[in-house]
Amino acid sequence: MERIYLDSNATTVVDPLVKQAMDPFYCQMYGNPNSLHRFGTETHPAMSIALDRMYKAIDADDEDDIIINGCATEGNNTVLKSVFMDTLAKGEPCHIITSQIEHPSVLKTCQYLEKEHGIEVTYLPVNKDGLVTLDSLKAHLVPGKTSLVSIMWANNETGLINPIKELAEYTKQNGVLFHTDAVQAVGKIPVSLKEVPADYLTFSAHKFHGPIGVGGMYIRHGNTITPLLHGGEQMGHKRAGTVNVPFVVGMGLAIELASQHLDYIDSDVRRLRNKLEDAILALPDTIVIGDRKYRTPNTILASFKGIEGEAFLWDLNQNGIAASTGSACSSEELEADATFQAMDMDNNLSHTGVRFSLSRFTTEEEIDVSIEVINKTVQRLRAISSTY
Ligand SMILES: Cc1ncc(COP(=O)(O)O)c(CNc2co[nH]c2=O)c1O
Repeated sequence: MERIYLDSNATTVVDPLVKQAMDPFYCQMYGNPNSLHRFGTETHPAMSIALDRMYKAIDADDEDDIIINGCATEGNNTVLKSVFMDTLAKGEPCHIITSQIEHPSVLKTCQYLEKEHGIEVTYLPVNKDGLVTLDSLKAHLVPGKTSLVSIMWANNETGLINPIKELAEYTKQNGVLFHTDAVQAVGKIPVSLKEVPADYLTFSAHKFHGPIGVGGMYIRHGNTITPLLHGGEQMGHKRAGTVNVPFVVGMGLAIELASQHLDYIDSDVRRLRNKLEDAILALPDTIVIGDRKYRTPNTILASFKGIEGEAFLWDLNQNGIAASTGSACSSEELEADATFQAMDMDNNLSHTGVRFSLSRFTTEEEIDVSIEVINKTVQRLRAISSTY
């Protein structure tokens, strides 16, 4: 077997059906959707179908907005900076509550607003299971003072799923805006905005077999957003820039196909993940972070005592297996894994994390081969380890 891809939380293979659906919008129907002539207007039916698919996939109401943007990083920045701008315009202080395990696109935006604009940010800790708790939110949310609560639906490194419904409900009961970064949830587990009263939600196509470079920002009706990008009149003045028609078409089909495969992911992908996880746990001095009942069905964050995560990845890569130590966004930084630190893991452990993330395209044979390679790699690296 030439190579095995187990890094789907970083990005996924584009579904061939998605690529096929995108193709006509490069050399046949290539007009600017904002153009009034036929080259532009002929793109509208496919765009409309794509957006309908997105609304259906996240159970959004027709009156709500889904703004197409370049990625979830942009969506997260837009929501956080918009809330800040709104409080600034009203001459009110800004207090954002988020968590210590958010993706850097949330954490670093909050740190920027704190440092450069003096806002107050509360970074909620996680409990021993790695989850944000309602009690923790209750201890810090101040009605009339807190401007926004932003908690990720599922963590990209551990796959741990936060109790978003109860966090959002409590936040709304206290008259505060709620945002969730749902990048690692959409396309993996059911996401319903009729169930969860979030005001804003962000997602990204390349996490569910759509193209890299396009994302969606959901805005519940009645809420405003201050654009991050000003210019043309696209997206109802909420996000300037020519809309990338093939990418929108691709994201629409990808989110529909992902929704159709949720049961498969919950059953077959989960079974393969558990098979790999059980094989990892059969090795001495290895742990997996977070109880699998609280995790997305495709993710394992494992720690192999005595083996640096980067060394493990290098060896796996030499054997054709792609995994990661956490979010690729920070893979070049060799600092201890933030999630391990947030969970008060032993510092030595936090350098030994390796994340395996499967998809609906992962096969049983790939898992069997990966188990063989991992067993050999652990044996080899521990034999030369200075700490094991
Ligand atoms: C929870 C979460 N939020 C936001 C982003 C950023 O999304 P983008 O801007 O559309 O790329 C990612 C990407 N996470 C990862 C990227 O590489 N490894 C990861 O775990 C993510 O996992």
